[in-house]
Amino acid sequence: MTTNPGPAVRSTVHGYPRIGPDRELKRAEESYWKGATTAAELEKVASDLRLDVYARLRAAGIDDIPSNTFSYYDQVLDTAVLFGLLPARFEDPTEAGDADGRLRRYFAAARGVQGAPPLEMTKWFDTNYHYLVPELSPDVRPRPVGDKPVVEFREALDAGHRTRPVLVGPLTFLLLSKAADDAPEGWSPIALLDDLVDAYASVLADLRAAGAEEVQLDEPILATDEGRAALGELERAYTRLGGLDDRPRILVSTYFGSIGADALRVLKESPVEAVGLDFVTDDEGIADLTAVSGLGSTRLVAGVIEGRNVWRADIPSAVATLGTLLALTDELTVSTSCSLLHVPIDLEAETSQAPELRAALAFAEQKTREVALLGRVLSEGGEGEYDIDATAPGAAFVDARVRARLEALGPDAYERPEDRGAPTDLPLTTTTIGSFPQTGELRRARAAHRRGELAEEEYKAILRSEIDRVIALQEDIGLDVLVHGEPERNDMVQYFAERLEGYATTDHGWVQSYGSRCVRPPILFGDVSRPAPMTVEWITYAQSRTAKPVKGMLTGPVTMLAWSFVRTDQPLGETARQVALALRDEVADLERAGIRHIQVDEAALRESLPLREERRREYLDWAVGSFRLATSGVSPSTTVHTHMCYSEFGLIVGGIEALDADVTSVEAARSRMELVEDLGRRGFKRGIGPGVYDIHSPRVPSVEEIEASLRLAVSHIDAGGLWVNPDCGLKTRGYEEAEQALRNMVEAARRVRADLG
Ligand code: MET
Ligand SMILES: [Zn+2]
Repeated sequence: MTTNPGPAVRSTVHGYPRIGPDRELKRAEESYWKGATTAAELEKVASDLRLDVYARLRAAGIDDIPSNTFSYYDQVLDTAVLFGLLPARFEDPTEAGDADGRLRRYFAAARGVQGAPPLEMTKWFDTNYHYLVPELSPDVRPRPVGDKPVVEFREALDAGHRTRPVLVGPLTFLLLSKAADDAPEGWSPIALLDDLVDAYASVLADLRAAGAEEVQLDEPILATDEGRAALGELERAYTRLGGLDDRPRILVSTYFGSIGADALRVLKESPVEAVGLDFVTDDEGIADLTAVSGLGSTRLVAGVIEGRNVWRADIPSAVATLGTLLALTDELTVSTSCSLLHVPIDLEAETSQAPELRAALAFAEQKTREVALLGRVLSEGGEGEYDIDATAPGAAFVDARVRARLEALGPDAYERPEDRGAPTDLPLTTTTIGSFPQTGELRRARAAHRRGELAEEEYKAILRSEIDRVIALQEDIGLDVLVHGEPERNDMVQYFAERLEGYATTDHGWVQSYGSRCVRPPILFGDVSRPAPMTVEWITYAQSRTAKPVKGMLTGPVTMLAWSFVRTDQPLGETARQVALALRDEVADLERAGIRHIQVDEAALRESLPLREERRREYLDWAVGSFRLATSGVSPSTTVHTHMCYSEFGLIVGGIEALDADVTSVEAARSRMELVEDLGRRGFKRGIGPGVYDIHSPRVPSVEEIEASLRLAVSHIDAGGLWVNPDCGLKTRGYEEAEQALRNMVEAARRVRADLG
């Protein structure tokens, strides 16, 4: 096989979904975790999926195919493993060094095992994908111990594809890592850069020896302020890697926004052969290129097809952009704006969308065809085979009534009175975040109901008995503020999307969220309104079963947008206000039905924060405004809760305070309560519930462990405003572990309360 001299303009993608068209990887992994299948069986499924992706890309007409975009869990974890950077707590001396032993250790780092909590998990930039945060310290020595990129390269080569292996770049890897607990104060992982770059050099040599002609090093960190500021490190890393004799060509790929002229100049002047830029997320890419007088002989990989939203491309406008770019570089490759990891695989699998909507959509498969088409159009001219008139929906989905209502709102629609009394008279009030475990029986009932095989009344009876059980369990455990458990919801966004006008859902549009967990983000395509109450029936039923307060449970506007594919024909803030208005009606109905605690989850507030500071104010303005529009209609005595599943509060603490919720529950367990110290220092004035244990892990925390977290919390935060809760909903857990963990949590709260006198 030799490299095709090929057309002047080539086509590629940064990456492709790895879970399989039917979530094959999820099923194979979960069965392996249960012990039902062997490592070899799991590896076979993975290998088939990889080969299927190469074949799909080839069939779509993509010239340059990436590899090593597959992962059993996460590409950052893969990179840590590749360079021998897993913490020692995952080392099991009894474990064999064979495939099974290696996989077990890998999954232990991802998911935790008794005695060894997993790596922290956090959002990958501003997406809904989660990566595992490597823990590094000055005494670790990055060395090339793994062979995954080489093995996957060879596997592809054997199948006839000379691929471009993709690795997380050294700068991004280190800036996304954190200092281990035992690292000296003030030390940061970037100090390992030179050693790590040496380890990359050795992997590049191995890839070259295996026959790789080009590698892709992903440096999305350059789209953030932190990455943009690391110019010296960028220069050092790529001067060193580019200067190696024994290496494939290097493509440094950036995405999730422009990188600025300074970083671009460093890359242009470094000895790397190609640079990937995103021309979709913002419109600064061309100005950056112009500022450095073009890339000259450095190949430009131009991300002009949106990689993380589902709208069909505007082909004529992409052609125009590429035309401009042709003048700014000698060699051009057309690509997606980022990996296609963030979109569903194939629109063809969908059957239920209205034709006008469907005509506006493109999933991964369709996007690869758009990229290939652009490559052909630029190389050969003509765009005949493509319906170039199809673009994102616009005027057809306008609802004048919604617009008029929003227009008529005054400033008082966003305000609650400052003085509204304490939500409860208890210190350390115990509660949960909303969802309870979802049994197989419940999932089957929901699926049968969805297929029309289970009658409405029977289905409702099942939900009511589930609520009975969850309420009884919470009373038995001794929790203070109860929840109905969300048995009617498959997903906290999808449930509402299905009940709101302006939203469509998909049947197979799965996207990886973390590990084997996938979600089906709905599609927000038009003006949003609420035809009927969405949750009142279930919350009031739950409240009728107990004398304790039950929290109503809604998903907030920012999260409704963040976990959906959202229209791009109007500002996000406008779309968020429409969602907020619909939620405000729901909040009013809940309150009217006697519900005294209402939680509006804004799990995505932090992850939606623009990567660059200069764009954050505008975002926080509409994010805060829409939350307040949704919640400020209630009486002063109703307690408004919100929940966020992350703990890097620093950047948005002002925003969170501005939401003006009475109680905010946040994740803290996995980041070891760093947050409480932070909040203590700031003097957060309303209620706060720092999660006391990690629900992402099957591990049951002991009473002592939770007690220690709570004692730490009360040493920083006034106990009256402190709430006790897990760090997120329980729906991904089983009853056995959830129940035990909650019992331990309530016992820990009792012990600490007793000492408060
Ligand atoms: N109320 C939701 C739940 O408990 C909040 C989840 S945040 C991802 O599942
Ligand atoms: Zn959460």
